[in-house]
Formats: sequence, C-alpha cells, structure tokens
Amino acid sequence: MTEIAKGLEGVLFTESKLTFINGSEGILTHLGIPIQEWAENSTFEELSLALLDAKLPSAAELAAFDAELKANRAVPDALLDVIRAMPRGVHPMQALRTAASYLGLLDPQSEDTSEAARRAISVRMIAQFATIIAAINRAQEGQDIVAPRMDLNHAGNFLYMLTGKEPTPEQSRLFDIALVLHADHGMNASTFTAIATASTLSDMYSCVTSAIGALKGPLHGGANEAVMDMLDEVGTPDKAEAYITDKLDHKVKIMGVGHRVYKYFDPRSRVLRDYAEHVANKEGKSNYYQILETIEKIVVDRMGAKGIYPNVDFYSGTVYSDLGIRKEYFTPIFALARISGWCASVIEYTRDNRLLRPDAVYTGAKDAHYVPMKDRQ
Ligand SMILES: CC(=O)SCCNC(=O)CCNC(=O)[C@H](O)C(C)(C)COP(=O)(O)OP(=O)(O)OC[C@H]1O[C@@H](n2cnc3c(N)ncnc32)[C@H](O)[C@@H]1OP(=O)(O)O
Ligand SMILES: O=C([O-])CC(=O)C(=O)O
Repeated sequence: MTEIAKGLEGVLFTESKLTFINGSEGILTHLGIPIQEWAENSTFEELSLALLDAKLPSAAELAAFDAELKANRAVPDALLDVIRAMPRGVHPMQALRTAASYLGLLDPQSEDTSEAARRAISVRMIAQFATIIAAINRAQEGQDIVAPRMDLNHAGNFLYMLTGKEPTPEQSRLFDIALVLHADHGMNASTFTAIATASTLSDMYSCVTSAIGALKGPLHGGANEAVMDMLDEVGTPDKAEAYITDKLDHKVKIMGVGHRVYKYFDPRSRVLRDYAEHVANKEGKSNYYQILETIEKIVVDRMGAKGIYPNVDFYSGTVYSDLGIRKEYFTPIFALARISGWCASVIEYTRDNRLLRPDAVYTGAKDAHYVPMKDRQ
C-alpha cells in the first residue's frame, strides 16, 4: 500500500535557518531566539530584517533598514485610485489580494527575479502593505486616505493611517508586539504557497498574491476573524460554557484552537493572552476576554489530551479590538506581519531552487476510451 502524506503532514521538503518549532513543548524560535524574547525586546522592523538576512542586524544595519522602509511608505497614486474604486463591502482580504497584484503592475522591477531584486521588492512590500491596508480601510469607510508619517515607527504609523489618530506609545508597542508574533512561522500554508509559486521562478508579487489567498481561509489566518464571529455569537460570558460544551458535544470545530504542529499551547497565544489580560485588568474585563477565558478552560480540559490548545488566532482579535480595529481587518493585519516571513522564505528557498511538484495516487478510471456525446447516458 502506498503511504499518502495527507495534508503533507510531517513532509520535509527543504531546509531553513529562519524558524524552529517544537510542537509538543510549545516552543517557537527565530534564528534560535525564543519568540518571547523577540516579543519583549525587539520590533517588527528588526525581526523583518533579521529574517531577510538570517542574522541579527547591527545598530547601523537596522537604522539603514528603518530609513529604507520609511522612504518606501508611500504607494503610487494609481494604486490609491484603484483602492478608492473598489466596490464597497468587499472583504479587505479580497481588496489586499487585488492591491498586491496591482502594485506589481506598477513596479518596473516586478519581473526581475534576481535575489537583489527580490530583496528590494520585499522591503518595498513590507513598507507598503501598511499603507495599502490602512488605505483600504479608509476607502471602504468612505473616509479620506491618510498619508504615512515619517516620525512614527511601522506599527504606530499603521495605526495612525488606519484611524487618522496618533496612537499612544502603549498602543503602538502592543501592536508592534502583535506584528512580531505573527511575522514568521515556518512552512505554514501561506508561506508554503508563496514558496510553491516561487519555485516556478515566478516573480515576488505573484508569490505574495498567492500567499494572501492562502492566508485568507478560516483554517489559517482567517481564523482570527472567525474567533471574533464566535465571540459575537456567544454574546455574553454567562453563555460561553453552554455554547462551547454544545459545540464540542456535536464535534463542531472551534475556531482559534488546534494546530497542525502545536499539540500544546502555541507560545504566541500565551504572550497575546497576557497582553489581553493586562488590558482587561486595566480597563475592565471586556466580554470578549471573559468568554475566551471560559472557552480556553473548557477546550483544554476536554481536548488537551488530544493536543487541542489555543493557537495564535485565539487571543489576537481581542487585542486588536481593544485597539478599536474592526474584525474584518484582523486577517489583513496578519498579512501585514507575515509579509516579512513570506519574502524571507521565498528568498531563502530560491537560492537553491527546485520546482515543487508533489504527486497523487491515481484512483480514477484506467484504459477508458473517448465516448461520442450521442452515445453517452
Ligand atoms: C495561524 C494559523 O493558521 S493557526 C490555525 C488557525 N486555524 C484555526 O484556528 C481553525 C480551527 N482549527 C482547525 O481547523 C485545526 O485544528 C487545524 C486545521 C488548524 C489543524 O488541524 P489538523 O492538523 O488537520 O488536525 P486534525 O484535523 O487531524 O485534528 C485532530 C483531532 O482534533 C480535532 N480538532 C482539531 N481542531 C479542532 C478544533 N478547532 N475544534 C475541535 N476539534 C478539533 C479533530 O476533529 C480531530 O478529532 P478526531 O481525531 O476525533 O477526528
Ligand atoms: O504554522 C501554521 O501552520 C500556522 C500558523 O500558526 C502560522 O502560520 O502562524
């Protein structure tokens, strides 16, 4: 019997120096450094550069990278016109997918697949995703698009462009940590998709556009919005226990829990829970946080033995919603962070490229012959 690795589970197809995950112990490192240390000490800018170069940058390298990101924040007016012309009410992930693809049309370097071009395009896309996602939000809300500011960091500038208001230092820092937590995660479905596209020697914009499509689904990045849908469905904390017990009794999937690799707590979910709790204690526990506490306890009690624990998408939405961000923007924010991991992984993979082309066990008909239409049943 031929063994099929359904879902490519456990299949090793490449080497990488960027991210290590130990799923049974809930360990995640980038360049060997635990995610908790990145969250506590670093910034999205620094982690992005560290991933692109596969090394910790010096102060001078980081300052140069920061200046390069800032210099690339503005997006072409032609793209802003496209964003303004998008139909109202589309999901921002649809809008982001189209905008990323359109950005490629406007970039004279887009078809250059040399490593130097891939890197230059990556830096531009990392910078410009913030401007694009914020512009989509403003245009969809019928508001004026807010131009980037050069005196704010990546996280603070994004919140500023999204809301039109300068965030507090605490809000900026919290959002920066969320970006750090989401920047990379090994061979997840969207990074794998980006690499599969890259493996045909396609261009960076095609890699990223296909990755956006993969991230959008509710089994992957889309789960953070689906968690918020669930919280809205539960309504109030007193209903959480009955709601989740009923779902588990009926074997209905709970969003934001379970993971292909983690069979224990996703370490990112612990960091996000601590921040969600911090905000909850400071500003009074929101319904959302209280519902999640109850769901986590019941899921871990009942499903922990099966390896079902909260993943990164479980608490991220409460953090974003405490920052006043609408749930449709949770997955675009995931893309805002993961763009760094996608780009770094594509650059790393294409250095020693091999076309990705798995196979399927054929179970269809054999030795058949074409039947003329008139003779078919
Ligand atoms: C950023 C990210 O992408 S993190 C993941 C985000 N996605 C979600 O939160 C969506 C909800 N979670 C899931 O759908 C899954 O856990 C996945 C797709 C992420 C991983 O699933 P898989 O690796 O395929 O796990 P698999 O389906 O084999 O699950 C093993 C068992 O746990 C159960 N299970 C897995 N996830 C869940 C869940 N979310 N709720 C309830 N039960 C679950 C399965 O039904 C299965 O039970 P069984 O053995 O009785 O059939
Ligand atoms: O690694 C995965 O399969 C999903 C995930 O947690 C991520 O992409 O952050």
